[in-house]
Amino acid sequence: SLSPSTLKFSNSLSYPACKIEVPERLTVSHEALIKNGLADRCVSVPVREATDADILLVHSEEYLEAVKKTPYMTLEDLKEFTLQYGDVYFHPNIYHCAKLAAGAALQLVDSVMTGKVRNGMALVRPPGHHSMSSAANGFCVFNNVAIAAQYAKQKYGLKRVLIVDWDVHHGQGVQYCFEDDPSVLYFSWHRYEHQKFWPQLRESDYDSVGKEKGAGFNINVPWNKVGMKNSDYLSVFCHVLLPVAYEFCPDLVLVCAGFDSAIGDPEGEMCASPDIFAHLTHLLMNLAGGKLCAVLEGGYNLTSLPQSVCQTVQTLLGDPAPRPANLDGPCESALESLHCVRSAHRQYWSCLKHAGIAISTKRVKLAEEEERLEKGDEEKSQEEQVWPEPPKRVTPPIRAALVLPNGVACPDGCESFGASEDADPVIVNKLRYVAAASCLFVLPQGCSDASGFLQAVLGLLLPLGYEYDPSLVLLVRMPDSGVCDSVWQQLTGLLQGLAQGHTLVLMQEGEKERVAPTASALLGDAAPSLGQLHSPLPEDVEVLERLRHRLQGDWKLLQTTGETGE
Ligand SMILES: CC(O)(O)NCCCCN
Ligand SMILES: [Zn+2]
Repeated sequence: SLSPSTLKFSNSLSYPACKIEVPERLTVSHEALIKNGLADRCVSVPVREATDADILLVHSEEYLEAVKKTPYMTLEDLKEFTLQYGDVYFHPNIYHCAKLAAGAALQLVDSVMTGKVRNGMALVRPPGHHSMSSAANGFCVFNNVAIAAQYAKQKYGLKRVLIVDWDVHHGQGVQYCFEDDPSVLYFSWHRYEHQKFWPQLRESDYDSVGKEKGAGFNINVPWNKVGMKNSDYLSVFCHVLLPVAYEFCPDLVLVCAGFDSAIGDPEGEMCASPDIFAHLTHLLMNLAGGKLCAVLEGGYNLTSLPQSVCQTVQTLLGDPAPRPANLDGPCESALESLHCVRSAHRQYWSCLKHAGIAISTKRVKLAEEEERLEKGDEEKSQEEQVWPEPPKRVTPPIRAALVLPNGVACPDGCESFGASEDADPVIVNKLRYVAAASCLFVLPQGCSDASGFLQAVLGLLLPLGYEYDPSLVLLVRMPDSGVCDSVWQQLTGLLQGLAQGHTLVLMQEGEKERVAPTASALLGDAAPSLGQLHSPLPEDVEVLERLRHRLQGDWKLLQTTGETGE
């Protein structure tokens, strides 16, 4: 894009320019990727302009024709043109930039769908998720991710695409585009404050679930307070997004990767630390066989934005996530939203069908009470936020070490150590040491089939594990566990988000055909998809819900509703 110095507008008229959606967003992010040694571990995908056909997958002809004229408009015409839309700034070069942003997203989709890369991120400006069929909005001109979803379905015949929008604003443009489309599941959380926050839309609330055939395929999680933290984000992933995403079983995951949901952002005013994006990314990487395309949306703090981008890219590269920072359980307001969303969607998703219904009046009083209390620290949150630099994440030289009995082949990519003494004493010692500092998770009984098992993993084991924050995950596989390979690999993959990926798997003799699938999960290969999941067995749900109610007093991340309980 043109920098101000080359912009020769007649200075008689001051042309309004956006203060926060600035070029530096991309330069500081790219520089951080280089500085952290991440850029040279990535392949850079060439950019292209989106064609008219690409853009018309989402936008109307009249809108495209109108935008096409902007490079030739006078300053006055540009101002006039801009006034018809909300919160968007047109510049003679923005049409070109908007085609590159959309084109970059499509190039990324091609690279992932053709297997050239496993996953990737498109660092683009202008963003896209607010733009609508015939309107620009919220700094967005073309809806990059919506175009990418339509493009992927059309070109690769995909049946189901998941769009995860972790930007702090509601991507209403994406919602409108796929509202009645069951092949695209749109999930968005966003600052809402009971419709007081921009874009102040009634349809951004949790009861907008989609329309007609698309009912259930639009999930809105409104944040009715600022200051949301890592716990709030993780509990929504564990108790809403992930169970539904696994049931939906997408062929491709697109992320509207806005980082204005991170601490320090002037728009979001949230308190989640940049390393939370390592966990959000990790938790999505076992869907769709690992095919994940993240496309930049918002993110306006030039310190937390690059940190969040690096956390995301480093996880896409397969590096272990950092230990989750101070998870103290979701706040009351987040629990309220969580409960409302799960109730609104219980009729559409079998993983939620047991979700409670009535919200007791007591809790509403509680919320008012909390409102009064929090008035104080809301003022505080206006002050300059400070947060620690995300911890350095080492890239392990050996990703997976296997101690195998003689005669069992070691899958390639792993380091193998015979049970005999010839193993490198340092490594074996390390393994022995690591096995000492362990915590043992034994899955609750009664998880006989994949959907019940996954319900246990996503709704119980993961939140518990995150809150417990172990230094090691010890996975013990019993020969008669009845757990099939793909579920085993999903479990092994997901749990590597804990303990900086320090995972020790113990298997019994005679399980040697389990070595290869286990090794591939430990090496970070995406687990095979489980297929669309049917309803979990009632007895499984019964066991799991009883367990949750017993444990949630001590383990806050297990809560799916406020004090009153479901
Ligand atoms: C991409 C985005 O969601 O960050 N745009 C935010 C626009 C805010 C206008 N007040
Ligand atoms: Zn945003």
